[in-house]
Amino acid sequence: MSQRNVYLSMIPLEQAREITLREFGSVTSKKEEIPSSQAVGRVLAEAVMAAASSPPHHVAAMDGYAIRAKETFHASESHPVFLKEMENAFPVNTGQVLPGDSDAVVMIEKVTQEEKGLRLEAPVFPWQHVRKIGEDIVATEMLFPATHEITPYCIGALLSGGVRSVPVFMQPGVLILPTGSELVSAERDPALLRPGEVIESNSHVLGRLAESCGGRWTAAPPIRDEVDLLASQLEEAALREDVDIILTVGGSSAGSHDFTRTALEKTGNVLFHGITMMPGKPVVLGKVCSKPVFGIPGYPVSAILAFEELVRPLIRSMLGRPVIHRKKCTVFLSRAIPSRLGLEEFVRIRLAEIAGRTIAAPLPRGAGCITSITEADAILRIPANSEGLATGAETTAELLRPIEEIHNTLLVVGSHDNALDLLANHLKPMGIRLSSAHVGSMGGLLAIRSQSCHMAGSHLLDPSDGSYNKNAIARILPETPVYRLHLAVRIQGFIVRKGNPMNIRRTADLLRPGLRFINRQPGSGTRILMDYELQKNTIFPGDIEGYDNEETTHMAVAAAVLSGSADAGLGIAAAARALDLDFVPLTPETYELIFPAELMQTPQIQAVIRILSTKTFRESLKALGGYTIENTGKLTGPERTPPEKT
Ligand SMILES: Nc1nc2c(c(=O)[nH]1)N[C@H]1C(S)=C(S)[C@@H](COP(=O)(O)OP(=O)(O)OC[C@H]3O[C@@H](n4cnc5c(N)ncnc54)[C@H](O)[C@@H]3O)O[C@H]1N2
Ligand code: MOO
Repeated sequence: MSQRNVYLSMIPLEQAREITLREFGSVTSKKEEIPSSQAVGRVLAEAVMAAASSPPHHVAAMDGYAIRAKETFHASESHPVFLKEMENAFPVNTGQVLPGDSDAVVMIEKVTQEEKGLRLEAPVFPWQHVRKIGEDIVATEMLFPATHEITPYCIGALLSGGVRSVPVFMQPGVLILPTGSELVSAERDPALLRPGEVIESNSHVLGRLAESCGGRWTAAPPIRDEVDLLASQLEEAALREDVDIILTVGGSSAGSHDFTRTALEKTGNVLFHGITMMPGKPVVLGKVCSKPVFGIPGYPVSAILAFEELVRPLIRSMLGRPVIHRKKCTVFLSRAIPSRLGLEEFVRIRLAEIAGRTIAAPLPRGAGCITSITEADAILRIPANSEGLATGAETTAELLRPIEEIHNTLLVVGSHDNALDLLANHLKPMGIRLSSAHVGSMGGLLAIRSQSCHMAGSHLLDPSDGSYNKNAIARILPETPVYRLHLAVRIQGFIVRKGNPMNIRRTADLLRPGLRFINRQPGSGTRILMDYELQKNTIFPGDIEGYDNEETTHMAVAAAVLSGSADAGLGIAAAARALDLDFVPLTPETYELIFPAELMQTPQIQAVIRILSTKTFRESLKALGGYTIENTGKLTGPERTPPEKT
């Protein structure tokens, strides 16, 4: 049996950071001299003094004439002074060196050319419109101290101050060693992946992150899961002059093929293995030939957070720079977030400004989902000693985007439809970001009730009268006047295997012996539609095999059919198409966007209303296939008027 690791003993993140910085965080002694013009983002290793003054001479600050101020002191409208060009008034342009003993510039508009000379009706003060030598920079003065980070603005000061090259710290060299026999280069055509193969993406993410905090990086090709192979690569890497930090990626946890810790024990020593944070729990830190080796977990979000919490502070510390904390904001939770005691959790959240409050909706927590961080607007840290946060709780989030972007977000919660992606694509150029959470139609209406979204995507059929959404709204939102904005009529049908091998044509076919159905969760519009179909066809649900097996999205239903665990499920054509399955159209249904009347004037909702009425949007929606667009953009309601604001 292969030997498995267990974490040595998990330590808190604070302690892990402390060990990291204490062991490896001293400011680097490696320096180099580089051209000032190339120094953006680099950190000065020494203070830089100006080599020249700027301006280097007294120069004209305006276009006009350089003069001696004292010759104009008695000038007035009634007793103008006349100056002679090239005798005591010399034409100058902005930036030109003042000639002779002139000590002021009179603007061209202030003089008139007359036979007697240049007429001046007001005195000019000494040094008026003159930029004196060293006004901006005086040679020998300090331009920037050591550890200053050079910005594009700084380049201007360096070059004007006569500093053509600067001493900077060498960028800490980060070597990334992805590990895992399943990994294949990101250059590989994804269509040619064999089952079990995984595209190696983490090294690219970590490399760019290293760059963003002042490091330099290279990545080796993926290393097979063999402990000796990893150990020899670690040893070799640690001896390289250009490598200051090593990141192994994957293989840090307890699997039979997770060799990072063993390889570290063979080649150096382990400082810690396991942090009470999630994602990021299995991080290992070791030392090989006095260099830090991080065993970064393979899950993409764990890898990113491990980098942000440990590697970024280390690189900055090596460059003598302080850690920068994310901006914070106060948020209110749209739903409860339970959390495990003993682990500091990093929950990714969406944010939106709804009725004057910033609402936070948690994203899926799986550390394997990169989209849980690309979709995230902020991160909530739930401390290790907390069991979580309750619905409505007020707390502090760390922003991953500028607050302006969050103010311009439209949060749509409810049932998913591909038309929402199309809408998102039309909203983006208008500066509005559509953020959508897929929790089913009922979930969307409940989100409106709790004021935790702008709009709900909903297709709730009332079998008693064939209407959509209206009755569910009356039931769920009796106190909230809402508008219904018609998005489209779409076709629901059976998602079946390619070629429809079981020849499913209508609802009654689901009764065939041996046919396994996959259902949707109660409360979803599709489940209601399914039950309606059964009722219409007088079919008893218990007679359908698999009726009690539920999935929560169209895609999950399609995936069940693809995997062979089910033969048919009700869903939309797009999900069947995404997995190259067949689709048997069954019945049209109305999909609407519901929003509270009090949000009617918000710019995001106004933009949606406008877009839905455009020909371009409607035509692209039609082109998606499976949609009828006759009523797209039609606004209904509210059935009740909003209560007067007091
Ligand atoms: N029995 C236990 N299993 C696991 C534990 C545990 O405590 N006990 N910890 C879990 C946690 S938490 C994490 S996080 C993961 C990560 O562990 P590893 O560092 O060993 O990662 P792998 O198993 O090698 O990979 C996980 C996942 O990520 C993919 N991967 C790996 N490298 C890359 C890469 N460079 N680019 C893209 N994707 C990558 C890999 O294929 C796997 O799918 O372990 C849990 N397990
Ligand atoms: O704690 Mo592991 O790093 O997901 O998710």
